[in-house]
Amino acid sequence: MQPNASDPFWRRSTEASFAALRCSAQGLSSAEAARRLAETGSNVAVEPVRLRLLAKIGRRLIEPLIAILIVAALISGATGDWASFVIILTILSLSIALDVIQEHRAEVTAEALKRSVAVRSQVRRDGKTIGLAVEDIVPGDVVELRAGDLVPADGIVLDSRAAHTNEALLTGEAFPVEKRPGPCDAEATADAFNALFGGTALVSGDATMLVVATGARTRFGGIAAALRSAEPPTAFERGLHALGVLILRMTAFLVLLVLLANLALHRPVLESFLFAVALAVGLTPELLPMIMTVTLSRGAVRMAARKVVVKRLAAIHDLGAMDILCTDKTGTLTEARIALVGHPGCDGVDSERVLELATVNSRFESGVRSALDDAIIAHGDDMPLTSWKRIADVPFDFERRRVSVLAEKDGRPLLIVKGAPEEVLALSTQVDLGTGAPVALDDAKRASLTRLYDDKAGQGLRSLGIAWREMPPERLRPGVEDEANLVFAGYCVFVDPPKPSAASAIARLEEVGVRVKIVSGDAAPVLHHIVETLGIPAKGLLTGAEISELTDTALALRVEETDLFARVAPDQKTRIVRALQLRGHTVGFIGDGINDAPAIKAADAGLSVDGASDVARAAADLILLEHDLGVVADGVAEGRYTYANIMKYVRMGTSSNFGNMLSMAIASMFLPFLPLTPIQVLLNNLIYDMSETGIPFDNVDEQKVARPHNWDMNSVLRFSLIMGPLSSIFDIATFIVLILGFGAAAAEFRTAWFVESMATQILVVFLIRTALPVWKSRPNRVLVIISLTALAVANLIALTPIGLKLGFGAVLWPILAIILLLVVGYLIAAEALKRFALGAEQA
Ligand SMILES: Nc1ncnc2c1ncn2[C@@H]1O[C@H](COP(=O)(O)OP(=O)(O)OP(=O)(O)O)[C@@H](O)[C@H]1O
Ligand SMILES: [Mg+2]
Repeated sequence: MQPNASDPFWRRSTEASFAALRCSAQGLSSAEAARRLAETGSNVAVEPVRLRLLAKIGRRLIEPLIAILIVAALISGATGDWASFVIILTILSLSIALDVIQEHRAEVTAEALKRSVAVRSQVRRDGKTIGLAVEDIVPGDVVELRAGDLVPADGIVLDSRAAHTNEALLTGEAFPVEKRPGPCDAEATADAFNALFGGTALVSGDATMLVVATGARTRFGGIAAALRSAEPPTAFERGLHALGVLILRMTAFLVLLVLLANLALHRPVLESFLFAVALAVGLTPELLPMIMTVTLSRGAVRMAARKVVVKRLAAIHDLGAMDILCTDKTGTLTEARIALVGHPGCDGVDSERVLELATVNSRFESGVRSALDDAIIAHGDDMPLTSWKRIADVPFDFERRRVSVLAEKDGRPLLIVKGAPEEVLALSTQVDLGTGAPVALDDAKRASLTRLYDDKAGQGLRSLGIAWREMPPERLRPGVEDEANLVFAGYCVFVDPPKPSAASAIARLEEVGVRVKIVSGDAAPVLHHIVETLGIPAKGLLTGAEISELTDTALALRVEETDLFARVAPDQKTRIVRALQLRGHTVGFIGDGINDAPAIKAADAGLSVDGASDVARAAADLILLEHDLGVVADGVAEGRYTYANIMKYVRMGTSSNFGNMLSMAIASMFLPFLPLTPIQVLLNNLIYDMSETGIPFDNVDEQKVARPHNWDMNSVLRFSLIMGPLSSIFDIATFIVLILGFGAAAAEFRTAWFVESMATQILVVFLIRTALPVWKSRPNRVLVIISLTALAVANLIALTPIGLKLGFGAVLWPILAIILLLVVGYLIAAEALKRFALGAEQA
């Protein structure tokens, strides 16, 4: 039923489209919609890349190292060593299952959270308009769109009022294009004024659309999906990747060395090979993605409990790393309970005429109706407007900051302009003193009108200027150029009380190293008043007009010491974010309007709120379920908590684990036999991995959440280069004691070595998890239980008859006593050295 993606569906008449889709303007019945959904599939451009569990396991099985091990196990089996065959496969399945299932569960959780804030559309079903998840939209659906909504699929316009979409994402056309019903015989998509394309955004007006194509069959489905996934990796992701590559190189080097050495020493080829591969499995950072996902999704669950829903997992880290938060004003710093408290004419006395003009403007405008309009309409509720007839309008936009409505009363067409007061005043040349006959606006009157509005702003009241002009009756389609030579009528004055909780939230943020900057489309005096009322320590001011004079470099020099940005246009919000990033800051941006979306997208941590426009929510990485800066502060703490736990893994992996594998490589070159059998190496690795699964649950020291963190590769390297060899020293000491002191034979040596290696690897987590002296920081119970259980399992396998099948043997008591001393010695040395190894990072 669906056209293919190159079908110029907009060239058909509306009737033909209805006929082809077997539907009407009343929409579909839910039964029919369900049938179509089953037939066409859900309305997503690309199926999410989340693989099914089995596919994931399959993918792991064909990873080179695992595949080699499986082949090698098969060879062991073929040569009659069935025990090795079974054991290797069991250990491999256990570790793959541990890895894949944990990751899968984490992803499912994160996905469910994300879905809870997904975009919904207003769709006509069974004759009613209902909110519907975008995925469930089918061809033939009739969708109602308002300014700020995302277009959910491809379709044609059935009806529209000043609807403009932004197709920049898809066509590169930066300016909003008007959309109205056809017919249209355009060839190119860019000229199809009656077509709406999925993935674009309605930036003004409203429209009703008939859905023609959904999902991957939409015109830009492919492009949009590609763009969505092309999120550049964060500094942290890049850092982890670089670390992975480094470990991979070291592994390759170590493994080759071991293999060559063993072959040169004429050890059994298959066993040497298996040993080398097992070492490589133990060392490769392939577990890191799983650990990241598990820790981050656990972070996401914790954040959801504190009313922050994470859409992009990596943003958790960005939120914790954020050192500057840019915020809008309405709703974040104010209550967003806007009320009209006055409508003074030019003499300062409330005038019915001003209220009437404002009400006509607000009622008849077709664009984004803001909270200011709602306040005007609510106030002028009982005002009869029956004598007014709407002709047309010039919709609101955030660059002009005004809206004009052309309406007629008693046969006299008037263009009524409402907007930012200083700008409407600047466009006025006359003034309406209520006498009906406008008089010239001289400097003295201009000054007194400015004073009137400044006065209100000084009391924290917002104003809009109202002005009008007569229009020639033949001019039915007014434009921006008509907004000149106006007659100034007066002001509408609004109150939007400051939110007292914002002050304490900002103080909390500043305390943990996040500087708050206010970026608003509103006027400077209003911002100043709010800042003073709330007692927010804000310095410096830049206005949109000043910013437009600055180059990006010059702006970057100014943003640092400026905390207030007034009268900024949407693209300037983005420029401010970029300028701060240029200065090396990790920037967060919180906003709820269409005008905030580009800046939210540009920010490292883009934040929006649950009730915000689709466009803002779609651009955001994190959605606050409550419009409150306190929630952001909670989120920051969670972000840092999560990061701190990921870093524990990273340090464990790069230091103790690396050190142990290094010692095994060294030992294998000097011993007459392999220090551990390949199976024992795999087992060692499996138990170690299991011991670490408690880390996401661990407590984090207060000092770790007190400052923004910063990924620093050098500090990670420094840590591993000190702590890794330290663990090797104790391993080698064990080695010497066993060989020279006791002349241990293979089985005894391996058992003792296994026990020592497991104990050092597992227990050191209690030291590495904190920069404080170990007794000053309490680990979480879950971590303690999991780690100690893993250690007990390791000892149980190695030291009881269970281990006989795995090549373990009896160990003399004195050897165990010495190992205990060595482990204790290692832990004391590690504790003593760790602060030095952490370097600047502990500060
Ligand atoms: N409905 C409207 N009619 C006329 N002018 C408006 C309307 N809405 C907003 N304006 C003007 O545009 C300016 C910018 O809009 P707005 O204050 O919503 O921007 P913003 O950046 O979203 O601000 P905030 O930081 O408060 O969210 C307003 O200060 C006002 O002067
Ligand atoms: Mg806003």
